[in-house]
This record gives sequence, C-alpha cells and structure tokens, in this order.
Amino acid sequence: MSQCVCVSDFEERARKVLPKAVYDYYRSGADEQRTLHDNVEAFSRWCLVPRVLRDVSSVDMSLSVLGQKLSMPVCVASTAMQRMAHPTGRWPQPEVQYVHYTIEGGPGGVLWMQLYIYKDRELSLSLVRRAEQAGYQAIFLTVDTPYLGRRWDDVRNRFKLPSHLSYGEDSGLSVYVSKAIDPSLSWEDVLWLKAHTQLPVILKGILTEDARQAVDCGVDGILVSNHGARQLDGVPATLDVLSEVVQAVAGRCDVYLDGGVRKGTDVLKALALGAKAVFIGRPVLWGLACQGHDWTILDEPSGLIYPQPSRCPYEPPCRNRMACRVNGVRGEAC
Ligand SMILES: Cc1cc2nc3c(=O)[nH]c(=O)nc-3n(C[C@H](O)[C@H](O)[C@H](O)COP(=O)(O)O)c2cc1C
Ligand SMILES: CCCCCCC(=O)C(=O)O
Repeated sequence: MSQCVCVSDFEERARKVLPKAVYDYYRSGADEQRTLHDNVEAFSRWCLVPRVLRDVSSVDMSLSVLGQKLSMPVCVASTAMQRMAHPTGRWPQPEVQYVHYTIEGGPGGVLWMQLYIYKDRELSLSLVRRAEQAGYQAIFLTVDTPYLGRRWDDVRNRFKLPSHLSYGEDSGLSVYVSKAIDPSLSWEDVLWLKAHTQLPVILKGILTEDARQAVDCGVDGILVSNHGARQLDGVPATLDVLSEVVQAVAGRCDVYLDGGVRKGTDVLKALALGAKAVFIGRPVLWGLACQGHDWTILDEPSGLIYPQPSRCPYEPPCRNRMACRVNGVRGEAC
C-alpha cells in the first residue's frame, strides 16, 4: 500500500482489485460524462492566491457544523453499495459517515443520514425515526434523483445488485429506483419533512438559485452537489456554481460542496469560495476497495466477480450467504 500517495493511485489499485462491473458502477458518471470530468477539472481552473507571513506553526482545522465539532472540514459523502468494495462497507472509519448497511450499525463519530423520499411515505418516515433513535444528527435529503441517471457502463455491463445486497429484485438499480423513489417530490415535501422531524434538514443536490427557495422552506443547510455527475450530464461543475449558491443563501444557512474533491488544495478552494465543509465520494470507495486487497477473487454465477475474504469479516459473524461461502457452504449460516 506504500506506493499509494494520492487518490488516483488508490483508484488505480481499486481498479485492479474490484470486479469490472463494480469499479465501473463506482466510477461512472451519466451519459458522456462531461460533467464527471468537469467536476475535477474545475478545481484546476481556480487558482489559489496565497498570502504570506502568517504564523502557520500550529494549525487548527476544527470547526463546528450543525452543532457538532469536526476535526476538519472534510466529510464522507453517501455512496450506495459500499459492501461491493468491502463486506463491512465501512473502512476506513471516517469521522462523519452517512451511509453503511444498517441505520443502527453506524460507526462512531458524527452521523448524518442521507434520505431518499419513497413513494411509501410511511417507509420514509420510519427511516427518519430510526435515524433519530440511533442518534443521527442531521438528515440529508437528496433532491436530484427523481430517476436514476443513465450510466452507459452500467448498461453495457448489465449491472445488477449482487444477491447478498439485493433489494429483493433481480433487476438493475434504475428499475428499483423508479419503482421505489417518488419522482413527484416537490418543495411541499421539504416542508412535510421539516414538519416531521426535529433534526436539521440539508438539501443535497442544489446547483442554482433554488437555494433561495430552500432557505425559505426553512432548511438548515445546502449541499451543492450534482451527485458526482451521475444524474444529469451537462450540468456545471459544482465548484463553478458554488459562489452563486452562497450568494443566494446570503448567510442564512450553511453551504457545503461535493463533486471532484481529490486533494487538500481542492478543499481550500471550496472553502475560499464559501463552502463550510466538503464531502468526498469516490475517493472513500477506492480506499475501501484497497483495504480488501488481499481477498481472493471468485467467479459469481451472475458473471460478476466479487472479492472474497479468507474468513468471515463480520463481528459477530454475519450469517449471510457471502460469509457462508468462506466456509464453502453456500446458503447456510457461517
Ligand atoms: C457509487 C456511488 C454511489 C452513490 N450513491 C448515492 C446515494 O445513494 N445517495 C446520494 O445522495 N448520493 C449518492 N452518490 C453521490 C455522492 O453522495 C456524492 O454526491 C458524489 O459522489 C460526490 O462526488 P465525488 O465522487 O466526485 O466525490 C453516490 C456516488 C457514487 C460514486
Ligand atoms: C434507494 C436506493 C437508491 C440507490 C441509488 C444509488 C445512487 O444514488 C447512485 O448514484 O448510484
């Protein structure tokens, strides 16, 4: 692992370790992936103009976000299907993480829950209640996914969820999303959610002056995000619209950013343009995949290949089919 010094090193290692369909699912953006590239390139277009002769012998990067103290303004974005990269789906243990495989089984640290609003509102509310009871401190409502974006590699690979992660359907993710997630979501639903929880609500997926309307609805924060360019191709890079959103918000709530953040100077640029903190998505997945580098690789009947640990990685043993295969007995508890 010593020769991995930057995110692209980890990505290259992950590309070798992960099954192709999994790597492609993680890496892909929508359509021609113009926005995917632009999210990263935008950080090169903006330059840092450093001031000098400031005492930097002791630097404190900590901050308070929504009443929680963070050691630095870098948080982990919600990325689905982390268990395709590692069976626990949660390595390394980040300070802020808002996705893992049960709501209650989160790691320590500050936990924020990412929520999609389902057609079944009771289901959505039950997730909110579980998050409240499990000690989550905020809800990120994703507002840019009325339907799943079209990712060409997923279509080419006929990407399906592996059986041990299945949502109960033998179909692609986009079919699941179109059946489950409510595409009629509107500003009224933001008010509805605010009325049903005391937790701060952050809208994830705002790129425009919609931010003003969000603040009028009483949201507690805005995450400037284009979903890692996985939804609409051709939208601007998040860094390029950050100032516009910050201006529209005019200090009435926090503004965060994700999309293309790959190194410390990217973080500085986002903060300089008004973000309070940034979130990183894919880099965490590459790190997660590299931690599993010593797994043996097995063929799946589906045609996909999944990393296989040499012993049950769960504490306590997970008793699922994947772990059973460690013992060579498919379909029985380990
Ligand atoms: C594999 C993958 C799965 C994702 N799943 C979700 C999700 O379930 N919900 C969500 O709101 N955003 C999801 N996102 C978007 C991320 O939260 C985040 O906006 C994006 O990854 C940030 O861009 P970056 O990957 O360039 O850092 C996902 C992103 C990736 C790469
Ligand atoms: C309710 C499950 C939705 C998974 C969506 C995954 C996602 O957002 C992605 O970008 O992929």
